[in-house]
Amino acid sequence: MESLNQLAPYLWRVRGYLIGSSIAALLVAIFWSAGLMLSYPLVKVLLQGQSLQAYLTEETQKAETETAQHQAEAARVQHQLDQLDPNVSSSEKISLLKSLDRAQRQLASSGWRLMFCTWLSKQLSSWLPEQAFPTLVLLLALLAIVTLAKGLTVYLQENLVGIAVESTMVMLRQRMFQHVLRLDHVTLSLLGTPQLMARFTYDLQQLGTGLTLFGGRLIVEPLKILSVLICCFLVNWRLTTLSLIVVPLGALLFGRYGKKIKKASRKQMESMSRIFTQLEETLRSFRTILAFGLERQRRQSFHREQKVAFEKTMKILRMDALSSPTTEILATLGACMALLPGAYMVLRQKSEIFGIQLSEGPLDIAELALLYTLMGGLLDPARKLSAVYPKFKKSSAACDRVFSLLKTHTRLQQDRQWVPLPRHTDKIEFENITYTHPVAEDRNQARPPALDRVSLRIAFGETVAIVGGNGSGKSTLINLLPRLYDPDFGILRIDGIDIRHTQLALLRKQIAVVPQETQLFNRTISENLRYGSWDAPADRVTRLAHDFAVDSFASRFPDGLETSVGERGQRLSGGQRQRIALVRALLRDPAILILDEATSAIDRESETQIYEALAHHKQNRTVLIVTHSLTDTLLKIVDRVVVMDHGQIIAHGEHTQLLKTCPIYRNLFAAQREQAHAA
Ligand SMILES: Nc1ncnc2c1ncn2[C@@H]1O[C@H](COP(=O)(O)OP(=O)(O)OP(=O)(O)O)[C@@H](O)[C@H]1O
Repeated sequence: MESLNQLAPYLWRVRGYLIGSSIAALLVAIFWSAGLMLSYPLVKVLLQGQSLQAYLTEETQKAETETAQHQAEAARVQHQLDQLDPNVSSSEKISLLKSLDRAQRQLASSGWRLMFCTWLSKQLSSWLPEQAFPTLVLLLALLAIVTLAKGLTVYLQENLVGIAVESTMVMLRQRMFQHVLRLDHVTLSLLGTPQLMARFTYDLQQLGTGLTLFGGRLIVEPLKILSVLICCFLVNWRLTTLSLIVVPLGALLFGRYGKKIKKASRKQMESMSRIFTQLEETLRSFRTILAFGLERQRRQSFHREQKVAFEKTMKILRMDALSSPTTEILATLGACMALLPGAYMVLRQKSEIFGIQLSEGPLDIAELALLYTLMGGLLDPARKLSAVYPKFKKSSAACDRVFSLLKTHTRLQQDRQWVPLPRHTDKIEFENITYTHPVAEDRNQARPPALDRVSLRIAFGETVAIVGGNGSGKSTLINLLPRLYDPDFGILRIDGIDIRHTQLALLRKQIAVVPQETQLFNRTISENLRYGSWDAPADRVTRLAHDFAVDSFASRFPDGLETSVGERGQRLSGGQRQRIALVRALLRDPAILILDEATSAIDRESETQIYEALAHHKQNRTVLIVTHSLTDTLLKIVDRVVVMDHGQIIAHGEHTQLLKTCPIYRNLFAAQREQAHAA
């Protein structure tokens, strides 16, 4: 139920369809029990060859006789009470009062029956057939009409539920997508792409199945049960009550069983997520797997995960398979509780067993047959209900997973009262910054900080190269600027404004990042260039495409700039992708341009061309270049080099000065030159 509460706002929006489907479900239940109730007159006609008119007349007479008897009984008890000696014991008086009360209740009930029978006879007598066979035909025709009406309402109900569920799914998917777009980089990385994909696909599908069951079976079947139970009570409430003894036992069993299924389903979905992870990893690293001949290993590990998922699914299936027989046994037990004494009373023409009154008068065969039919009619919805119960529990586990994603908060705090951030014109200040990357699996393990008390000031218009060994913290440092994450300690200011105090959108509008792994969209080269700057003037696009030699490689394709780049830009080389990313970044006219090993896939000659082109486009912005490749052309355009080691800035200054004063820089530079010569 808690899971359903979370869905309430979404279901509220489709309430019209839900109300419509509930009304249709009620009609289905009414037609269902009406169809079953028709068996009574059918049995009467078949077994006793009675016409409906004769049956109604007999029922009216019976009601008349009973009313007269109860009236006489009530009058007799009342008279006894009137004549009662005032000194009589209170227990005797109470016993008489109880008898009077019973007689009056019986009188009221038979009076109602008499009224109803008289009214029905008056209404129907003119057109009801008098012979048994035409009566049978009429009853069968009525049965056909009721069945048709039930079929139509079932169709309507399922359609309305379908619309409500699909609309809810669309809203939920949209909400999840919006939410994911608002999450920060770290949270998304910790959740992982396959996990997210599993929530959007498998979990949502399970939830949809559950909702369809809820709107369909879980409303219709209980209503059917209720309406048939009402009929059972009308036929014989005492025998019906006897049969309900099994209900608490069923509730206990299914309560426990539901909890187990929910737990098992949660585990199964986690296992499915791991399968998604394996699949995503394998497809993403396909080339590495082939190159290293890791197919067998991947196959085995995928198989292992499949086996786990299989076992978990089987566990659910086993529990699932138990539900129907359990219900059937319980329902049969309940029916026997009512039918055994009923059959005994019919055979012996009695209305009580062991002194306990179980019927108004001696039970007749048609009444028992009706009770039997109705209880048989209870079995079908009960079986269906028990079959959907496990699926419903499974979807409630899926619902929890979907909403746990929606409850994930972004780690980036946004002040409600943010300050505006004008275009950067002054300086960027990193002040005493410390940051440690969070990792999901070893949260409790102490990890060294990626940045350790880093302070750096960069003036507007400066071009700064950030260098250092692998893992020294270069990328971590520059990722703080567009707030991919916030520092654990310390402050980062742009033009004196703490970037946490301004709006994220305002901040990111000023920054363009060209990462090492270029992300292109499955569109044309031209669209990828303009991505995020759709209104950039055409001549500017052309000039930048020319300066960064995008047009030269595009012209080699028949469609030129209109060539589709394929999924993640697979139809282009790494270097071509990086050129597109550079143009895309510059088209945004950023005040701060960050290149994070943006030319790593580009050959030396082209890299030189790119830095020469960049020299013309770096005016009026601050440029930060993370690199391992200190070429002469790069050194010509940078004003300063920052050297990082083990999360700290160990030196910064001009290249020639650093060569003299910083041994680590000297070693880095020498190693890099050696590498260049070897290449
Ligand atoms: N997403 C992450 N989760 C956990 N740890 C990370 C993550 N990204 C980086 N680190 C760790 O932070 C430290 C600094 O990494 P960073 O990527 O900033 O180094 P780098 O100087 O850019 O390295 P490289 O030159 O190899 O790209 C490393 O020890 C790395 O293991």
